[in-house]
Amino acid sequence: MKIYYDNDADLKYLEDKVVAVIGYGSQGHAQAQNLKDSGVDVVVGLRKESSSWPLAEEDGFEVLTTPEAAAKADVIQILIPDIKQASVFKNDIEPNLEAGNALVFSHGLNIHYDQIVPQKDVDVFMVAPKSPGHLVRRLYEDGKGVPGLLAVYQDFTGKAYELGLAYAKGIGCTHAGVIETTFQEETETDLFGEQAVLCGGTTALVKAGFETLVEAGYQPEIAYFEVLNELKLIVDLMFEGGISTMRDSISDTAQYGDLVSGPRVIDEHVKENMQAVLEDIQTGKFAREWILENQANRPVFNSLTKKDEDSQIEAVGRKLRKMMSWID
Ligand SMILES: NC(=O)C1=CN([C@@H]2O[C@H](COP(=O)(O)OP(=O)(O)OC[C@H]3O[C@@H](n4cnc5c(N)ncnc54)[C@H](OP(=O)(O)O)[C@@H]3O)[C@@H](O)[C@H]2O)C=CC1
Ligand SMILES: CC[C@](O)(C(C)=O)C(=O)O
Ligand SMILES: [Mg+2]
Ligand SMILES: [Mg+2]
Repeated sequence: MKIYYDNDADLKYLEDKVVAVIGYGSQGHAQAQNLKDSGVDVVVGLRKESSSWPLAEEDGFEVLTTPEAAAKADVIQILIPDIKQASVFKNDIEPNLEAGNALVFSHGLNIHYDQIVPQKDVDVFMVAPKSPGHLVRRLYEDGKGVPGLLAVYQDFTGKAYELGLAYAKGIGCTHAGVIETTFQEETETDLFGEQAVLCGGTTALVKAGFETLVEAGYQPEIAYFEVLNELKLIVDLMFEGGISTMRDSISDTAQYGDLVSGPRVIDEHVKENMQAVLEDIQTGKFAREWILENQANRPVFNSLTKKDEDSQIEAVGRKLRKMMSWID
């Protein structure tokens, strides 16, 4: 496995090219601004009524409608919500693609599950930052960068890898390291990571810990600090030096509790459940459910989101965070 760094990538492959970043949300604002600061000619594509339009203009971009941006650009990066990409591609981008253009993604869902089937005479690649968009921007501004993945699905021009690495350099990813992957591997591991561990697994673990303490009669504020607030500090240590470094920093009492009680909470059933989640991703069952959920106007998404927004842990957190002046 090779990791690509700044020296492996050359921004010259983006010289004389216009990049259209479609969407100006979490990834869109970050990637567009990083590319611009790297000297790349960027336009932003949005719908006319978009609330992001004035923001992108304030940030100094030429903003065009999506069809206009796609027509003007040589490289078109689609950074709108996954579920909207197929129809925007069909209606606004595909009619404006020219042979030799490049189509770029930051997540492989639409290509991998055949929701977008691009014409054969364009390059198709993915540069996927392994980070939320706002940190893609913040770490670039700090002179760092977030790690990323590069996958090439179609190499019509014979230069898709070079162009992909140049794009990754432009958004700061080669500063931290870029690993080559496939659309299948990125899609399945990204969906699994966010569902089982990073987002779904973590929020379920935190909520279960909070409820266990509160139901046992402990103060909700103490429960919040114990299972949610301090989680960041523990994760920061794991991020910096792995599990061992984190364990070096905690008391030996905590280490012993970690070793003996962790596997009691996350037992073998959890791994079986994770395997079931992964199977639904691999078979396309999750993707089909998510597509149908959107066609039905998101009844499950909306009701589960509201339930959590109204939960006690969120109310306690809102109150406590107001007292934490250091949180921006
Ligand atoms: N969020 C993240 O950190 C990560 C995201 N990704 C991937 O990046 C891609 C973008 O995700 P993310 O940044 O979260 O997306 P966002 O939800 O933040 O995208 C919102 C932007 O898309 C625009 N938009 C929505 N619908 C349309 C439309 N029909 N036509 C044109 N623009 C539209 C919105 O403008 P409007 O005001 O019109 O709604 C807004 O500017 C996805 O593929 C995602 O999987 C990958 C890694 C991390
Ligand atoms: C962890 C969620 C993510 O996969 C990400 C920020 O990388 C996403 O889709 O937003
Ligand atoms: Mg991800
Ligand atoms: Mg994701």
